[in-house]
Amino acid sequence: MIYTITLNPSIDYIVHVNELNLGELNKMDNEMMFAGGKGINVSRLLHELGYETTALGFLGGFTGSFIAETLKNKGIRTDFTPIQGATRINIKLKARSETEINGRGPDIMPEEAERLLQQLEGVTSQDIVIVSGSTPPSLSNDFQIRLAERINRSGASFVIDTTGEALKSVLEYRPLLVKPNKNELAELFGVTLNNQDDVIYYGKHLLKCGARNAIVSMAGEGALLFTEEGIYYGQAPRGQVKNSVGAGDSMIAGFTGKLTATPDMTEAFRVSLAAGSATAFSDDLAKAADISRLLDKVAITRVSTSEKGGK
Ligand SMILES: Nc1ncnc2c1ncn2[C@@H]1O[C@H](COP(=O)(O)OP(=O)(O)OP(=O)(O)O)[C@@H](O)[C@H]1O
Ligand SMILES: O=P(O)(O)OC[C@@]1(O)O[C@H](CO)[C@@H](O)[C@@H]1O
Repeated sequence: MIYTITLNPSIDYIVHVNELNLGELNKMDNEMMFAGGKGINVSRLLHELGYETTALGFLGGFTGSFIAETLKNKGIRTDFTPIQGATRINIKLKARSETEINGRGPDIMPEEAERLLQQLEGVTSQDIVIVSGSTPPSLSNDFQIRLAERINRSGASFVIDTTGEALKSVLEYRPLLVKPNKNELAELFGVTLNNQDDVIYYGKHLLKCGARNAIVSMAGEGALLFTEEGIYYGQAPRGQVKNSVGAGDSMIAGFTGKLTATPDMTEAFRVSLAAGSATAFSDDLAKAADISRLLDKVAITRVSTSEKGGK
């Protein structure tokens, strides 16, 4: 079973306006609402690809009910932790460029946080647990560490997709995969990444700090995979971007799902890139058929030693 944990789910409210005029009345051309939050997106895509998944996380209020109902209608297994607060709504504004306004998230009571940790009791060494997204501000800073400890104790593999200090603090727990995008990698180490050599240098650093594998995604420029055995560059297929929200989550789902079927990291990386791009080219998350169509358009090359960055 692949469990996902979304500590801060969201309804993603996608709004299209032809021309955005700040400070004036703007009329929407169309709007869509999706059950979102990074781990939930991962579960949605895993389910689409036919993998067994259960979505966990905090849900509350009418917004939480919308998410629970939507996932139920799609046949996705869930085991959410109910909370008193209301799940946030994140606005994704599509005009000439994409603007995101994400909520901070509801308050989580200490007993609600404990309940979520208890829900991990049934996780076994056969499972993978993916912890994705931001942490609501009311949760103590060490919550991600407590999660990592709990998952490691169960013997399950864990994958984490978060940012900043929360990410830094769990690297020593040897995650199977971390997937910062290029900006998040720069922020993590407090540096500016000027070229691919810089990305490679700091990507390698993720492994030195404890990650077993890392993918650094670079939107339309593709991604780099760092494994103990080598570094690979994957070129993203070209296409018309409709909504890149969830592209990174699709990568994680594609990679992790494929790894349950093959030990070949580069094959998992290929699916990961195809899934990310197929989502970027869709209004919602990608469909399995779109991902399959893109698979042979993903070019993967091994990065030779001389290109591995030498800071
Ligand atoms: N413009 C694009 N063209 C082709 N593929 C894209 C494009 N944008 C994203 N992708 C695909 O999606 C992957 C992840 O994109 P990105 O680096 O934007 O992740 P992210 O910042 O984690 O995304 P998000 O937070 O929106 O889920 C890329 O590696 C690529 O495969
Ligand atoms: O605030 P976080 O948790 O970092 O990101 C939340 C979010 O932007 O991430 C997903 C896309 O990756 C969206 O479904 C959601 O709105």
